[in-house]
Amino acid sequence: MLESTVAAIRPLDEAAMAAARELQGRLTKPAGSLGALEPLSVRLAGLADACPPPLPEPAAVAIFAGDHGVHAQGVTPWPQEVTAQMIANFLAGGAVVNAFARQAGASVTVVDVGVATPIPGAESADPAGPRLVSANVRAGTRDMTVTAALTRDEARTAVETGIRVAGELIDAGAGILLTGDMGIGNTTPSATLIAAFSGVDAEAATGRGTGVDDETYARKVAVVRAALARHEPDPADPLGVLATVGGLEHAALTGLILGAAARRVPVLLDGVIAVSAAVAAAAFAPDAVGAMVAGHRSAEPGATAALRHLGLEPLIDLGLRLGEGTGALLALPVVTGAVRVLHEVATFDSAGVAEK
Ligand SMILES: Cc1cc2ncn([C@H]3O[C@H](COP(=O)(O)O)[C@@H](O)[C@H]3O)c2cc1C
Ligand SMILES: O=C(O)c1cccnc1
Repeated sequence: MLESTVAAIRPLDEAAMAAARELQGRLTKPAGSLGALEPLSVRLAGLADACPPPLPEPAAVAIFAGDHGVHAQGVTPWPQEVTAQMIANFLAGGAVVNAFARQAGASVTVVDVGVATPIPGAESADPAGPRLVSANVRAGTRDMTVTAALTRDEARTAVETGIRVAGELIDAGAGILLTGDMGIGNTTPSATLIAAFSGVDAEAATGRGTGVDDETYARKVAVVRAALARHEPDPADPLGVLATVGGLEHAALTGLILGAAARRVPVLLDGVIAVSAAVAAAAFAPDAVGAMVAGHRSAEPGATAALRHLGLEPLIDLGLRLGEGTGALLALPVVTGAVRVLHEVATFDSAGVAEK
């Protein structure tokens, strides 16, 4: 499934992009006045092979959750159980991602790809609310400073889970997928993946996550450095990189992105966990970048390094460092607005407005 998905990913359609550029030039506004929305609309036309492209509706957030063996190295102040407890919170509708999803009119699907502790009250979730998909590959990764986080088979299973979830959401009608994550400790593998794929130094890729102190930050950088030194991940072997220094949610997010790209549906990226999966997806299929929209610039420095590596500019920059899909949800109206312009704005000709 991974190989056929990668093989299905094609470049953006030049004719649709040319049509969108030409249409942008005829709309009743000075050329270029919508800034970054104009090239975004052109790219989405290229992805849809159509001008105008469909409105990116309805929106579906997929939150992939997993735990991390590297938690044992003291890279985060939070107990591992918070991953499972926050899933219960997502299912009850009480997290920030739920508030933003309600505001944006997006559905929320939570996918357990590797949570290590029981999810409290998972069985009593509201059937009309956020959905839980149980696809647990193993109870958290192994500690990457000691051994490979995952076997290649486990990493593949998680990637293919992400591909499957993308397909199910698109089959159910989603016009855009949004990435979400939950996994205490997951900014550490995110930094390691970004360093491995982009070549930036461990320190440049590593941030303070949930707000670690100076001592924990220094330990975190050392952990990233140690994992890179132990495994020497080869960016030409993306499955190997995900297996040795990644996480189950990172692998599944990589699959979600590849699955969306193969179906030519845009995928709106959240923060540092999402963009670390995006660099992995680009290593599998460089043309997958055409389907990616960078929702926001996370405060994590690794996110900026990853976006530079991908050649993507984020839509908003609010200093967020939460994850869950929150930054992607806040950016969603910008994406919809970029496409809506191509559908609804009059041309100089049709509106009888004089050109310069
Ligand atoms: C209550 C709470 C809610 C969260 N929602 C997202 N994260 C975010 O923080 C975690 C990553 O940060 P680190 O690598 O420093 O542990 C992830 O679970 C991420 O989604 C949360 C973290 C906490 C504590
Ligand atoms: O950028 C993110 O998504 C992020 C940053 C810090 C902690 N959790 C998530």
